[in-house]
Amino acid sequence: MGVEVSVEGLTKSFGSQNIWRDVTLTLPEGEVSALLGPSGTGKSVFLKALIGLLHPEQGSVIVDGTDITKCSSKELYEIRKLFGVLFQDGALFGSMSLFDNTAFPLREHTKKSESDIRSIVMEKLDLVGLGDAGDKLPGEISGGMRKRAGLARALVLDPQIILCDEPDSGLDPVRTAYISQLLIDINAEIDATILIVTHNINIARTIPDNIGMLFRKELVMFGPREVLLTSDEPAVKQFLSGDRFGPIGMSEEKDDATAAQEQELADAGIGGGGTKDDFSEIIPQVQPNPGMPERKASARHRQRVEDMMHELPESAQKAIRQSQEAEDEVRRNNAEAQERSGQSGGSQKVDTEKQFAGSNDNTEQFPAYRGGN
Ligand SMILES: Nc1ncnc2c1ncn2[C@@H]1O[C@H](COP(=O)(O)OP(=O)(O)OP(=O)(O)O)[C@@H](O)[C@H]1O
Repeated sequence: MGVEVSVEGLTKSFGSQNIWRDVTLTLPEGEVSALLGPSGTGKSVFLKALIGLLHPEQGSVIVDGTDITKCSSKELYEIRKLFGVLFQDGALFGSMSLFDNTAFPLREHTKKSESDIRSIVMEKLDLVGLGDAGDKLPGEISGGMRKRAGLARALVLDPQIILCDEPDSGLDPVRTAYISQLLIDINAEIDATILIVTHNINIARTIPDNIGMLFRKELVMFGPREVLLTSDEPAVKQFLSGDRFGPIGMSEEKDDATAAQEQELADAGIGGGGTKDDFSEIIPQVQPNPGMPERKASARHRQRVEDMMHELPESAQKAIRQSQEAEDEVRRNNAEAQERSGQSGGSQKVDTEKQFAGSNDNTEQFPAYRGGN
C-alpha cells in the first residue's frame, strides 16, 4: 500500500546558488507522478530531498506522518525503508556482483536467511530480465542493464514509495516501453506511490496520473497529466515539443537579444526544430497487463480529479473526459480478453509471460511482473 508524500514550501540552495524555491505538491497515495523540467533545474536534487539525502533550508516533506526534514537520523533510517530508489546511473557498488548489489538492502535492513534472500533477489533480477547476469560486475554490463539492475535493487524491500530518476536513460525505445509497463504493473500489484523524473515525452504522455514541471527555480505546475499536456504555458509547450525557440535556452534562461533573434527567424518562416505533435490529443494511459489486478489508485485519482474538475481549464477538462473514456474501453477489452481466456481454460497472465519470455537472449527481456515477495 502506497503512502502520500506531501511537500510544502520546499526551498533548496547550494551556497549562494538557489536551485528551486517554495515547491509545494502532494504525491497522492499509490498514484504515479512524473516530474519534468529542463536539464539542471534540480529534479535529481528534488528526489534526494524527498529521501533526506539533501537538506532543504526551508519547507517540509511529510512521509507517513513524519517531517523528514526535521526528524532524527534514527527516524530517517526507518522512513527510508519505505522507499525504493532508482538513481540516474543505477548507483551500483562497482566491486559487487549484480546479485550482491541487489541483495544489499535485504542484508542491510532485514534478518532474512540467505536462502530467502536468494529467492527474492532472483525473482527481482528475473523481473528486469537479468536472471542470467547475477554474477556479472556493473563494469561488465551495458548502461541499460545497470539501470535495470538498479531497478531490481530498488524493488527488493517491496517499497511503498518508488522514486525513479530517468528510468529510460540508456534504454532504447522498446526497452523503455517494457520498463514503463513494468512500473505500471508493479503499481497495480503493490499500490506503491511512484515518482518518475524524466525527459522522455512518451513516458510523460502515457504513464503518469500526474505531471509536474520545474522551470526557472519554481514548480510551474503539478496536477493531472492532462492539465500539463494541454497547457498553453510557453515553457511547457516548448519543452513538450522540443523546440529551440521559446523561453527555455541552452542555459536556463534566454536573454532578450536571443529571444528577439528567434522571433525574427520565426517571422521569416524558419522553425526551431520541434515536433509538430498535438499534445492536447491525449493518448490513453498505459494500463496494467491483462491478468494483473486493476490499479487501486485509478479510482482514487478519478475521484480526486472529479473534485477539482470545476477549477481546471476547459481544454484540460475535455482531455480528461476523453482519456477516461479511452481508459474505460481498454479496461473493458482487457476484462473481456481475460474472460475469454478463462473460458478456454487458460490464464491470460500466463499468456503475457510467454509473450515476454522470448526465444533468444533472456537478458534482454522484461518478463511480466509476478507480484511481491
Ligand atoms: N551536492 C551538490 N552540491 C552543489 N551543487 C549541486 C549538488 N547537487 C546538484 N547540484 C547542482 O544543482 C543543480 C541541479 O542539478 P540536478 O542534477 O538536480 O538537475 P536535473 O534537473 O536533475 O538535471 P538533468 O536533467 O540534467 O539530470 C545543478 O546546477 C547542479 O550542479
